[in-house]
Amino acid sequence: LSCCVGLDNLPGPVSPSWLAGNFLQLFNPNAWKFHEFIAETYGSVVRFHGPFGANGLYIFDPKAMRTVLVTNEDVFEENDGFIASNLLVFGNGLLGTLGQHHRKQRKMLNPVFSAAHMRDMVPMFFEVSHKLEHALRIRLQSGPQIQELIGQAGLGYSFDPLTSEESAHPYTLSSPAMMRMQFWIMNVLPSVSRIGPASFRRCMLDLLPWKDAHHLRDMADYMYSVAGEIFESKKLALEKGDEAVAQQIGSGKDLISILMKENMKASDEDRLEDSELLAQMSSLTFAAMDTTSSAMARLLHLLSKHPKVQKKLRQEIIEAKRQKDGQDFSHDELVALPYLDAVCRETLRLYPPGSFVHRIARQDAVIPLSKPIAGLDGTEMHEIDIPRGTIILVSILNANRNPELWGEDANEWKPERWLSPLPDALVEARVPGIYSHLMTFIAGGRSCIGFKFSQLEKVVISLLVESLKFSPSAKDSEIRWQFNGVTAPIVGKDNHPQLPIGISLVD
Ligand code: HEM
Repeated sequence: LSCCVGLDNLPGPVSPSWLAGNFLQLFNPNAWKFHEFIAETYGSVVRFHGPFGANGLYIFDPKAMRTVLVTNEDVFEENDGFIASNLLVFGNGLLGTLGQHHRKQRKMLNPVFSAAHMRDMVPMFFEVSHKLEHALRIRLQSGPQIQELIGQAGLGYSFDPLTSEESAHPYTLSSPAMMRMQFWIMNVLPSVSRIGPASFRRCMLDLLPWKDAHHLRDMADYMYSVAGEIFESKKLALEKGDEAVAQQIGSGKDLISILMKENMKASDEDRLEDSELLAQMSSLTFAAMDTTSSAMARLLHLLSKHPKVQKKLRQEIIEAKRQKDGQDFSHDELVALPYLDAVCRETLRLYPPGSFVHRIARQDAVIPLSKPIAGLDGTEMHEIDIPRGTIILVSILNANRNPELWGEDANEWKPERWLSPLPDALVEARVPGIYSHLMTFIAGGRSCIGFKFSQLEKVVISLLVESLKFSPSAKDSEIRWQFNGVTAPIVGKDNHPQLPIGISLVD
């Protein structure tokens, strides 16, 4: 009984319906205002209502986040491992292995993302980015359609379509359909995924007239088939030897080739099955693609609206490049550019691509708080008792925008804040995030493995800003950033991500 009293005594929004609780308010493409409302009205530890009368706890208190994501992470598990694991339900199953054998897979994956490998990848990033910049230059000479290109480049499957007329592939994590699926993914699919064999579930799914689920199924199928093709070609190249690997895209320095090589060297006990490697490819694509695209698109959009920041950034890049006689930067030179770093950090702070993560309490638990809060009955609460089954939402968005830690200007985009010491309150709060006091890549054993990889966006940004100027397009007022699983820009009523931006050549 005492467990439930703690949660019930917490302030929070009323439930509009028993069936959905606050879920439809929390998860919809325009949920920004509701999340802002929660933080402003109730603070950093809030009770909300889940579907079917379930209990929900909404947090961005640093100590509470640390308990859930780091110190007691085994108690507060993801529903079924990484979100992709829920795709198990759809029968091709492979995406789920990260969830099922998480520790073993992380052990194998961690070295793949080492600083040394990230360094090695920089020339490949430059090669692709030069292609992009070149394609943009060519298209700039042929009229206004250029404004659509960044959207495709930033949000598409690969930069290569820029050189042809092919458009971005249609399946994305950042779609409103995926947002709607959150409801089912969190509450219903984990149980459904245990019914019968995968082939049976697949058959049932095909028969169900359910558009969103079919969208998700098609996305899983598409990724599975692409991953399969790449996997087979890499396997063949590895079997043939070094020369064949060198001929591959990325010359064997890409994540998957590294993973496959590491795996060959691993002990029997640690080695992953082929099916698990294939699963990693889908999981990595799934986790990396829309997040990084969203971050880069947001950054370019912000630069188009802040010409002074853009100019200062360009000056920094041009000056540093001059000192290198125009040669591409090395990894270390690139990450040492202070203003570029400040612009990237500030964008990832104020506009994290993912606004939240969710967990489920596997058992009754106690969550300590950084500072006491007033319960509904007036008592001072230093910790919250929560019952097993409580859904926990960690608000990345509100953690990164907390004015008590970041100061009164927390809601403003100010890259300059990173050039002076950060507020004492922030440093003392010990926000558990793995990167720069931010929750953008979360914390603990399930924190983003690709966060250093995502920093390589600097390669693309530095090249583009050096030679192209960005300005708001005529359609700028129609751009809306959807909340979604991963934030994405749309124009008007078209839900397909796109971001029109004006581009011209630097004088
Ligand atoms: C700006 C870009 C990125 C952001 C903001 C981001 C953010 C996140 C977040 C918040 C999570 C935790 C998800 C959860 O627990 O529900 C996560 C997990 C993950 N991310 Fe990223 N990510 C980014 C880029 C990448 C890249 C580039 C890769 C790979 C190349 C990647 C691979 C992963 C993987 C594999 C996981 C699951 C980790 C696990 O469960 O052990 N991410 N990411």
